Amino acid sequence: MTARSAVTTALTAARHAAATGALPDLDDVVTLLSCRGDDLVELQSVAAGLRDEGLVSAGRAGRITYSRKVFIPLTRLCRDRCHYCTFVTVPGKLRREGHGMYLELDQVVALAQQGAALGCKEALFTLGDRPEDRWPEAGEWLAARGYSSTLDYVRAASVAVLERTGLLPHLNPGVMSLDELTWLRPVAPSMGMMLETTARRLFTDKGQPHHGSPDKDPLVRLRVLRDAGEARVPFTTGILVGIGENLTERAESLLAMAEIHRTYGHIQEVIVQNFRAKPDTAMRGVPDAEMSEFLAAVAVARVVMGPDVAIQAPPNLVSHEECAALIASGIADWGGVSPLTPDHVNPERPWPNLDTLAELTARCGFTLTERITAEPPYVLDRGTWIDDGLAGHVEALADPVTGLAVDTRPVARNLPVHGRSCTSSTRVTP
Ligand SMILES: O=c1nc2n(C[C@H](O)[C@H](O)[C@H](O)CO)c3cc(O)ccc3cc-2c(=O)[nH]1
Ligand SMILES: C[C@H]1O[C@@H](n2cnc3c(N)ncnc32)[C@H](O)[C@@H]1O
Ligand code: MET
Ligand code: SF4
Repeated sequence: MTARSAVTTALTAARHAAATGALPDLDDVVTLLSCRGDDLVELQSVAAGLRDEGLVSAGRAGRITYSRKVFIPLTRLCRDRCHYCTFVTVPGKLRREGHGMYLELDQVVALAQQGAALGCKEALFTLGDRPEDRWPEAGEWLAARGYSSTLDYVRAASVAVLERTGLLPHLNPGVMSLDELTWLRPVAPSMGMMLETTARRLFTDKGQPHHGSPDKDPLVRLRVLRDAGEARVPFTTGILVGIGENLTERAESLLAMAEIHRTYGHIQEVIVQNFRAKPDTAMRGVPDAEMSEFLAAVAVARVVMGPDVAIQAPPNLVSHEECAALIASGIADWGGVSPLTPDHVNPERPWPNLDTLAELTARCGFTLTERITAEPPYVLDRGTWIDDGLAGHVEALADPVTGLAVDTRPVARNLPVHGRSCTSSTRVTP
């Protein structure tokens, strides 16, 4: 049981953070993460107030956003083996099911075209990390088509989607180097990678969920967050709540993202995602994060990140009632929602229908509003944040005043020649 005085001090620190932008210290953040009952209600009201203030100053008071997207699981092979993941698979299984090691370019374009017809504006590329390092079949598949690496193929697939459909790629391929981020920037207005957690023991210790997953070393992932800032890429990151991290580690993770964002200003969204146990995984017996603990994490993310960063929680991982509680805890965004494709990371959790989502958002006093893959501030300051070669694609889908999505269907559009291919100076062969 947290001492009353500690809670009072921490809530004062939260209000102080909300009023001045000062980061609360680690102890206070830990205490805030443990708030329950009336204390949690008070914390939520600080967080929601901060969100509302941010929306007012951004000129979109009362709007909660989402991105209408198609999910493109370019490959489900991966060199990592996270204990909570059902997305990952192996070559033999793909073969038995009649699937290739990767989606073919034509399959990618077909998905994006179907999405475009439904008004989707984002093509979310989520895939396993560098499968060619572990699976010869992956390297052979790429080589047979002239690609040197998975990221090389990601780039080609992004170009195909941009040029043949007009959808905007959001790249979520796992760990990337500074060179790779720089090389991919001309083909995607935004990218992302969950920090997951800064708890290194979950990576170093046998039996822990990130053991055997080199791309989940927090030191590597923190480096990626900084490199994305150096490369001026609007970047989505976040934490996975309930994978075995303790409250101190959760607090450290939130403070680490806030500190990096203070240096570079590139963190467009912080996803607070609740771990969901899946039947076929090593973590099948681990209980899902408890709701009040999850809500406290959402509210603290808001307090720590401040009024301007979109705090995002997916609407398909909780019930409709719990969605209302997420709004009360300070979220500003539901993330990507698809009228076409499932959430391949959480395939057992269907998306709410967009009308239902609009209705439950409205019941909380907010208007569900479509955005594009890059968050409005980055769209509006695109000279700084988005490659010039993407200006035509972005301007076709975003409102010049608000930076939000316009009500239209994407149309195919060529990239300038320099963006399509890669010059020898920017080409990297990982
Ligand atoms: O459907 C999903 N979308 C996920 N997204 C997509 C996200 O909802 C949107 O693509 C972004 O908000 C951009 O619009 C992620 C994006 C990232 O950059 C990093 C992690 C995720 C995680 C998920 C996920 O688990 N499921
Ligand atoms: C794409 C992102 O999805 C998240 N992710 C992966 N597996 C699960 C799960 N079982 N429950 C919730 N989120 C998960 C990770 O945070 C990953 O980075
Ligand atoms: C399906 S997981 C999402 C992308 C990447 N493999 C990561 O874990 O960061
Ligand atoms: S979560 Fe990402 S890195 Fe981990 S096994 Fe799944 S696909 Fe690979």
